[in-house]
Amino acid sequence: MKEEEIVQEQANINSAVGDEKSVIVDPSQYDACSLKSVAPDLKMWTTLRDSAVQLRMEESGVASLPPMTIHQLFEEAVQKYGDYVALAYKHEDQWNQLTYKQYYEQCRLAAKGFIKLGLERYHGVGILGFNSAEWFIADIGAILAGGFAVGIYTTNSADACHYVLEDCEANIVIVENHKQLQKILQVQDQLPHLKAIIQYKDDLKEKRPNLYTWGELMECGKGVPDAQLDQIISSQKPNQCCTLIYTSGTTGQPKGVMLSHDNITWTATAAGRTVRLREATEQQEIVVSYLPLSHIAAQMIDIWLTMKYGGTTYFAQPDALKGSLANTLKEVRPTAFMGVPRVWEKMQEKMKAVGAKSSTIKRKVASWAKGVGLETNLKRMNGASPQPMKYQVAKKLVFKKVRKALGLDRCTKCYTGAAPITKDTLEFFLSLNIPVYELYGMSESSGPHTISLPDAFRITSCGKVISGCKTKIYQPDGDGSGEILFWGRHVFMGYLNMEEKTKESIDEDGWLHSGDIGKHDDKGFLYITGRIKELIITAGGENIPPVPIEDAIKEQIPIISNVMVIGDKRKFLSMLLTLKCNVNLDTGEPEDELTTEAIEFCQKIGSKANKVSEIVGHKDKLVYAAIQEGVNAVNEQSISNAQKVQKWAILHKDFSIAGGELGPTMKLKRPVVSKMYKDQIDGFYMDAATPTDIVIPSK
Ligand SMILES: Nc1ncnc2c1ncn2[C@@H]1O[C@H](COP(=O)(O)OP(=O)(O)OP(=O)(O)O)[C@@H](O)[C@H]1O
Repeated sequence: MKEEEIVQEQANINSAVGDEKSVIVDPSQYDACSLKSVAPDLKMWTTLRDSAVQLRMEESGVASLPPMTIHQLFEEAVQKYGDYVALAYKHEDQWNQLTYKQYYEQCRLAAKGFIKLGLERYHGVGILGFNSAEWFIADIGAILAGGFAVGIYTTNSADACHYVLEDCEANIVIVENHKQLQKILQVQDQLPHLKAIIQYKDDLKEKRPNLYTWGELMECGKGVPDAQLDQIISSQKPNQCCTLIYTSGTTGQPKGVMLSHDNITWTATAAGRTVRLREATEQQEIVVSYLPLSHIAAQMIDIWLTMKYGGTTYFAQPDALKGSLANTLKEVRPTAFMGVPRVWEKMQEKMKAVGAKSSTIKRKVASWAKGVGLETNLKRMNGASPQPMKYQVAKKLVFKKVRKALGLDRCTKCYTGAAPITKDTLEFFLSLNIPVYELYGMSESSGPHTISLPDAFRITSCGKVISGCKTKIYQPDGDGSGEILFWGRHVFMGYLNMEEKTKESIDEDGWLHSGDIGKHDDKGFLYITGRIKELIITAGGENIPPVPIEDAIKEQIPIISNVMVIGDKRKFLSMLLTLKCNVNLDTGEPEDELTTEAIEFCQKIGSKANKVSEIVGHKDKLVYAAIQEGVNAVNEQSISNAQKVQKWAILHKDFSIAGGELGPTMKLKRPVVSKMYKDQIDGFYMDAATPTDIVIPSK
């Protein structure tokens, strides 16, 4: 490693993390944690399902905390918060609740049910469905029973489900309903390890061998003695795998990220300490579970952080992202809320649309208040604590009402993460006195690696490294930018059965290579500037990260919904653009109608367009000219000619999860888009010798 590489470590937050040297502690020292039997020559990674790894423990500080299993974490939660409400779910319009004690008992019963149905050690329990108490109970039950909890994206096709279930050698699959069941039935014959399918919602439409209801699973569990389960639980070690997170495949085939008990229990503790979560006995945190649980961010927040600190998780309705989330938030009034960037963007679009319909006077007041809010909060961000009179007035007239309307009136922790968010969205919420704090991490880091805090954040930075972990900027350029490497007990065990990929990801010294490019500012805030996996290397050899260009385009041209810059091995940059349009709430498919914001944009430039189809293919010269103007403005800011976008096309349809262009956390699947729009892209480069600003019409 180069000498000038920069290592960034979180200043001591809770204890003497300080400048401790990293030491790989022989796990055999941790008698208390039943690691004694673990061989001392363990590596820091493995690809084998039944193997264990060395933990990256330190001599002091958060990284020195004794490792614990999931069961130990849960037992501790039951002792501390036994009668507190752990889970709340709606049934026939009424909220039902489970205390920590009840939750624990249900997990044990599910675990025994899995054992009875034939779950073998280190085999998967696939869970395919929307967030619910059963999802959590199945996840934890699988772990207690010695298997792996394996969340599957609800948007997966039957083939994609098959890929995951085969890879983890699943013995059991839990499905939400008849629709999800059909996917499994289609591939059941090709899953030799599969022994049982359990449907947790709705009545079974037909009886089949090895198909059970949730009630039947729990009934099965009653027949297994507690001692049998306890024996399995006590044989588990913190440095063994308990969960597989399958990556969503933005860069290729999904990989099974093996997370150990310690990865999860330690990360929940360290992240909670970093954001100064309070235990339920002091003040109970309330969260709403709605993000896909097969993704690590939702699991870490909704299941593990909540368990560690005794919070309550309320379950949103399955149509949360189609609109009902807003009502759930108003009802539940969470104290912490995490949204992927698209969730915040959607909220922003909706608020703008509502604002546009209000009276002139209301709009003027809102606009004034937003100015005050942005100014005050930017000053706060930079360390001042201004509370000018006008801010108090704006708070009373606007900010409080907005928060209440969003159900965020008692939410002190609004977070975004999992993908890049635009400055425009962050500033929009900041101006409404809702700072949205960014966090950054990956499945391979058990979730968070850096976090922003109310007293330590910078707009567009994803914060500072969490307690007990380290960041290294690998091979930084003159600007201090390089690949972001992670160190800490949150670093995953390896990819199941993928040695080459694991070695590409964890280097010989044990650092996790994120594949992201970033740099620190002089205060230690991390900024992500690109992804190596996405880096464009032009035919002329210039390395160009596309994300900053894409963000700049979106910011400059408000009608643009998605951008994909192209140019790898090409002579110049081009891009595909989509317009902001309404989405069919049932199918998630983008529609032809433009959003209110997009229509407003058109009106401002004198266009009468209401639909995408009225614009694409050069039909609306005004919109094309306005976009070209925006592209020119972004090009003027670029640091080299190679970074200028020379050609672009508007696509007839926005990107979506349903369409396959976006992953479940709304990240762009570049290889998919490249394939889908190959003709348009090739068209850009037909006459590549003399790039011009001609625009290729889309389909
Ligand atoms: N705050 C953030 N800002 C920008 N990018 C982020 C942020 N948080 C996460 N990311 C991006 O998400 C990546 C991690 O993605 P994650 O582990 O969730 O995988 P995934 O979405 O399942 O897909 P895949 O691994 O296939 O890309 C990071 O490496 C980074 O590129």
